[in-house]
This record gives sequence, structure tokens and C-alpha cells, in this order.
Amino acid sequence: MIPPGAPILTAEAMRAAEDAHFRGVPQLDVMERAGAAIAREAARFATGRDMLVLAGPGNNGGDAFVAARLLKAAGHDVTVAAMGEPQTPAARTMFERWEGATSSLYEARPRPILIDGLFGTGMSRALDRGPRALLADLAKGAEFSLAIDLPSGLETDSGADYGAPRVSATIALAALKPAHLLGAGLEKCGHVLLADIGIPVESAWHSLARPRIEAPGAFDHKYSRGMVAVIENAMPGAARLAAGAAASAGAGYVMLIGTDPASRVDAIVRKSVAAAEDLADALADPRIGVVVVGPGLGRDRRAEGLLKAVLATSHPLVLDGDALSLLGRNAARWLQARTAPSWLTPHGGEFDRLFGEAGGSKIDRTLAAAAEAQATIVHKGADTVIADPRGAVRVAAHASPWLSTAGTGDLLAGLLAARVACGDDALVAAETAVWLHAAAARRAGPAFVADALIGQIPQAVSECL
Ligand SMILES: NC(=O)C1=CN([C@@H]2O[C@H](COP(=O)(O)OP(=O)(O)OC[C@H]3O[C@@H](n4cnc5c(N)ncnc54)[C@H](O)[C@@H]3O)[C@@H](O)[C@H]2O)[C@H](O)CC1
Ligand SMILES: [K+]
Repeated sequence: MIPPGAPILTAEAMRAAEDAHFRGVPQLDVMERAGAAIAREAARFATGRDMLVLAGPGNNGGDAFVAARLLKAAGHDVTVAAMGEPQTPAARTMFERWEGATSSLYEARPRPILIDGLFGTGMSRALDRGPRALLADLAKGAEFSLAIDLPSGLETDSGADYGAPRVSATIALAALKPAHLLGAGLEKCGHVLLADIGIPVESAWHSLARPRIEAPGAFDHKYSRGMVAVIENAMPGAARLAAGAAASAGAGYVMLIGTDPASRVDAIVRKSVAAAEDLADALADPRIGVVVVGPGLGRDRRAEGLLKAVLATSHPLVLDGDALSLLGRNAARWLQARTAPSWLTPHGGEFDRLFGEAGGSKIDRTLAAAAEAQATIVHKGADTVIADPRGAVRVAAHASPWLSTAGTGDLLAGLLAARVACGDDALVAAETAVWLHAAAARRAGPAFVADALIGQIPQAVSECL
């Protein structure tokens, strides 16, 4: 569970927000607030069980000493184990305010409640083998483990694992950090809680929140509600899934354009196109609000011809699957030449083929790609990152792992097209599509076939009205 709609800050951005705040508020007061928030959460789960608090050398350790003092004062049985001497003035003061004994990390024995305050946003290198193994043992030996800000050993900005334990819950201080939503962090953080410790934070990056969807007005009709065209080719089933999702997510009119005589879906209009050259005519209808190209397109000459005909139109585009593979490293060049907006929905492998493998965290890479292609990018995965060319980011974590099955990507492309055709802003369309996709999967339960998600989409929409 991740707090929805919460700001996400990198380690550097968090430090800048803290520094600005400390000009008006004493740092020790802020650390007292952080420690109090941690103590409050730990006490909620303690039910009289003994606690072990781990304190590292930096301010994460400072928070830990505050929490230990408050929990002990509240009557809990608390022992503290520290790793090295406190290295910051604030951590030293909090160490001195802790009046109990402090043992070394190497002497610590597991206790039912573990509070991990070894390292937070200041972790600068992988944990050494010794502390890594000790921490893992202490976390495994605990019945409930709570990480202060981050499980110690997670790289704040990427979520890469440098030896972090898996904890029951993590209390993010002031803001989420990328590691709460990305990469290994998804599995290591457990339930993520957010504590307001008085530091004002602003960010263009947020965790995904439930969107609002406008119901049609009394005078809306099928065209005013938005028209989606889906290009069908080598694997018509994929295009059909995209079309079905679009029709179920609020589009007024969905058209499948291709050659497959077997693809009959009663409410979806079919338009036959024999040769790729005929596609331009089929797409000439100015009422078309968006074209989906890529699901089941194939990668042969005909597929290439169809894609080129689509790119030559002035319609907004949702590009997925084979369209992304065909564009490859030339995607940005093709898209920059267009005036209508585009959305790209690559999974990790497609993203690497489009934009290369280098460039920092998943958020950094998606942002750079959005700027390069001047498109909204939905970089799919267990941690889906949406980025737009203006620098906005939304991260959706913890979607059902059952979504890792054939056809779900096609559905997402269709959902996105529906929201674009309905007139959502570019970023909102992507957020809404990703949210509906996850909600439909949640409703479908385990081991679903992608087709079954279509029937869940209207219920997912109803959660947003
Ligand atoms: N700034 C504040 O007053 C507040 C900060 N809060 C908490 O502080 C941490 C961030 O604190 P910081 O001192 O910057 O860093 P850390 O405590 O995470 O650790 C730095 C410390 O650890 C050493 N170190 C780094 N990596 C390793 C490693 N792999 N092995 C061994 N040692 C390592 C490094 O040299 C430093 O000595 C933040 O997460 C909050 O928990 C509060 O929010 C309150 C206000
Ligand atoms: K920690």
C-alpha cells in the first residue's frame, strides 16, 4: 500500500526542502517530530512486545534515538543498538537525550518489534556484508519491523537494493522518496506510511491517485463522447482487446480498421482496408479523436506501411507494442515532426529499445524520454512511471502481479485512447488509464484472462464518478 497522491522527492530535493525549513524552525524540533511520528506508529503495532531500535551514525539514527526515548517514556521495553558514533550534531544531541544503554549492532539480538534507523536518505554506498547480514537476521527474527524513512540499504532515488532488509512497514518522513515505489523498494518497504513532520514539500512528482471521471452530459452523443480508431493487422485479437477496452472506458464510438473478417464485436464498427495505402482514406474522418496503433500490428512491410500512414495523419496517437518496436531509436524524430500529441506505452524492454538503457532511475529515464519524444510516456511494469514533457511524473506501484499476462498491454492502450478521446488532459488521460487498468485487475482477482478485464472496466469507471 502506497499513500495515493503524495509528493515524491529525491534525496537532494528532500535535503533542499529541509535546509529551507531549518532557516525558520530548529532542526532538533523537526527531528523530535519525526521521532514522535515513528514512536506513534511503532506503539500502535507493539501490543506490549519488546522493542529493538537500531540507530545509524547520521540523522536517521537521530530519529531512532528520539523514537527510543519516547517509547521508553511511554512504558515500552526498549533496547538500542547503534552502528558507530553519531556523526551529525543533531544525532549527537538525540543520542545524549537518550538515557538508556546503547549496545553495538554486533551485540544486538532479535526482539519482536524492530525499528530500523540505520540509514535513510544519506545512504551513499552498499552496506558491508557484516551489517547487511546482521540487519537481515534482526528483521527476520522480528514479528513486526518498521523502517525509519527507508529500509536501510535501499538507494533513495532508484530503489536499487544495496542490502536492505524486507520490513513490515516503512514510515516515509515528509514525502515519499522514489525508492518507496521503484525497483526493489516495492518488495522491501512493506506498507508505506507517510508522516507530516512540518516540512513543506512541493513536487511535480506524485504517487498515483484515484482519478475523477466526468459522466456524459444529457446532450452528449456518441461522437461528442469521443471516437477511437484502432488499427488491426497481424494479430487481430490484440487490436480487438484494445478496442473493447476503449469502448468500456467511456469512448462513444470505437472503430476497428483492418482486414480480419472474423473480428466481429457487435458495438464496435469495422472498416475494411485492403492495402496499407488505403488507410489514409479510412483515417480521413475528422471526428476521429485518437488512433491506437501497435497492438498486434506485426513488424513486416505491411505493418510498416500502416504505421507510416498513421503517423502521416494529424490525429493524436497512442503507440504501443509493435509500433514502438518499428519506430525503435527513431521514435523521437518521427514524433517531433508531428503537431498532434502522442502517448507511448512501452514496457521495460520496449523502452530500452526506444531510448537506450542508460540514464539513472526509472523516473529519470522516463522523464528524459518524454522530453526527447515530446510525448507522454507510460513506462509500464510493477512500478509504472508516467512522465510528460513538462516534467510531471506519476508513479503507480503495486498493481496486481496477475497483470503479467498476454493482452493486458493492449487493454491499457485502449483505455488510454478512450480517455484521450473523451478529452482528458494528456497527463490525466495516462493517469486515468493506468488507474482503471489496475482497478479492473483488482476486481478480476487471480489468474484472469486479459479478455475478462474488459467486463470489469465499467465497474472500475464507476469508482471514479
Ligand atoms: N536533516 C534533518 O534534520 C532531518 C533528517 N531526518 C532523517 O535524516 C535522514 C537523513 O540523514 P543523513 O544524516 O543525511 O543520512 P543517514 O542517516 O541516512 O546516513 C548518513 C550516515 O551514514 C553513513 N553511511 C552512508 N552509507 C553507508 C554505508 N553503506 N555503510 C556505512 N555507513 C554509511 C554516512 O557516512 C553518514 O555518516 C533521513 O532519512 C531522515 O530519517 C528526519 O527526517 C528529521 C529531520
Ligand atoms: K532506515
